[in-house]
Amino acid sequence: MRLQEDGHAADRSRLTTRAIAAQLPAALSRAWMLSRQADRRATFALAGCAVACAALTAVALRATTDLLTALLGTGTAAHRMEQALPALVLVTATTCASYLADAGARFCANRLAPKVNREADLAVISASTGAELGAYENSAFEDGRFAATQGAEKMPDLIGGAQSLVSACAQLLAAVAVIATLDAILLPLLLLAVLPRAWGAVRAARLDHEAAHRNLADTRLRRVLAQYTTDRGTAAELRSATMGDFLLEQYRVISGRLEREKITASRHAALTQGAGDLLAALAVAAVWAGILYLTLTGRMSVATAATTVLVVRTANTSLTGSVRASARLFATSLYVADWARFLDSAGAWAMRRGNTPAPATGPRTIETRDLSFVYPGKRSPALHGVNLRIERGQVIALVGENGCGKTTLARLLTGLYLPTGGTVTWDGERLADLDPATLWRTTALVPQDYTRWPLAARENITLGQPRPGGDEAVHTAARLAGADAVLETLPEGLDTSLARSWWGGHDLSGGQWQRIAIARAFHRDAPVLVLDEPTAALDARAEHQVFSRLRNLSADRTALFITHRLANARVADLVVVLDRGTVVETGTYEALLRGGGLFAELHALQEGEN
Ligand SMILES: Nc1ncnc2c1ncn2[C@@H]1O[C@H](COP(=O)(O)OP(=O)(O)OP(=O)(O)O)[C@@H](O)[C@H]1O
Repeated sequence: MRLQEDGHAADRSRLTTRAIAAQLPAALSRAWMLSRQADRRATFALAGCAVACAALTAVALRATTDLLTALLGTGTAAHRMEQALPALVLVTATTCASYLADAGARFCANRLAPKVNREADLAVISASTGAELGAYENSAFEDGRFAATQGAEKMPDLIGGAQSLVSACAQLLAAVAVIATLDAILLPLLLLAVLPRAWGAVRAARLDHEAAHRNLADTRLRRVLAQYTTDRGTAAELRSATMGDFLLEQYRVISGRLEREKITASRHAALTQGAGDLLAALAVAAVWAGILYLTLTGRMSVATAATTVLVVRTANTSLTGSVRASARLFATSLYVADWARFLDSAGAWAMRRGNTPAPATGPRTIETRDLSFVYPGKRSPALHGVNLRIERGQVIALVGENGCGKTTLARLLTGLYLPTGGTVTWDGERLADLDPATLWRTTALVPQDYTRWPLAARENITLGQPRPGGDEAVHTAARLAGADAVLETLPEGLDTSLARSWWGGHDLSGGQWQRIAIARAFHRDAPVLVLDEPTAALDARAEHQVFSRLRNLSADRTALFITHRLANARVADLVVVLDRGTVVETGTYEALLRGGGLFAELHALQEGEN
């Protein structure tokens, strides 16, 4: 299987290095703000230590050249020692102080790294949870989120990189200042020696990052495949279906593809970097030739030449250090830019709805007008031309064949998706205008694929939102859902952990889990109740119990359920039959049976009447 590559990869490969570099300050300043947010004191201490270390190193370098000049100067040995002594003391003091400042900077960076990582991760998580549900149907959003998570992981490197860069740049400035005082002609030569290396390193970092982007979809797929292959939930199916070899082969195929891409990218990067380094070596040779020329032509004394050789070596080392640190920072900040880009693009997906509070007691009427919905990336609508009116106190059954749009409609009626055409209103207010938090507080939803939270039984029912009645309310909800019998079997009652893959975790059967999921909805005690195939895994007695309780509970609420067992629709006041994305029949159970339409046909098939 081959997935489409990240939609941004092509866009990015068209960007020039300059254009990318222009984006970096924004990414870096965002990272700086994040560091301050994570730990203000450590951030300022780190900046202070880095600057102090750099300044001290620069002073030490300057003092070293003074020391050399004094030692290689004229006069007796004692005189030269005397001349050199102040510089020697300064070199010793500043070197010791710079080591201390460096240790302080490293300590602050280590302290900051996990916190910055945490803040960067939280930014991605909150951008994701604040996005419209529809964003998850968009692969650009999903790939962007994956890239952003990688960027968040690199964030601590950015801090270390920035620290190295500050230190290398200060050394460089000092070396440049010293060289300028010795002979200004060496300066452009020295810069020439480093520019090709800088070009090579930056270009190599870009090639590497481009390859990572091209392979984002495959990297994600490989991770998911590994998870599916080793997950407890898939373990039984994997064995009984003897899928292990097939999945391992898939893993190998994807890994092979990724490795080939990586090797190609590394080869290109190594060649580019090698070319840069070669040009740099030639330019360094030109510098040495320059010194030789100046000495031979008598423009530079031998003593100055010796000092120059030492300073040029130092300058070259610090220049190379600056270039390497910049290239590393550049490479890291490309990933951090992915992180920043996701946060920006997630803004487009962020929920931007009105702030009118939804009625706390639930809507008196839910109405749809010419409602349609198209999933992102799809051409044909999942729903179209749906006109419905649901009154409080009614129980509604949504029925129809697979893929006809029942789940999509339930999500639109509760504002989880916003329509792409037409409207859904609660008491005349468009759901897009209602405050989503208040809207969902009045809704209890049991989705088709409910989550088996790795939490205690109590939290699996309260979902972390206990009611004033405390455990009593939990037991009442469990009784209504038929989950009281499940709770009785748990060794530590409500305290029993249902995190089945952890020590002490307790497992439940599919039907038992479903009862817990229904208990959640009853515990929420919300005025709008939506159950998507709530009894698919329940035995006949439990199913009967759930539907009769649903009927009793619905007096002052709106209850909507989706079912494939059409006999269950008998409890509903209104049965809505969907076919290929639109409503084809509505009416009571008996009226629809008499009508002889799709409902009657499906019912007859199910009851074995044909
Ligand atoms: N996330 C999605 N992205 C794209 N298309 C989707 C998505 N979810 C559903 N669809 C499509 O929308 C249509 C309606 O799907 P929906 O899940 O609402 O049907 P359903 O009636 O609930 O089906 P079932 O009875 O099988 O649960 C189907 O054609 C389906 O393929």
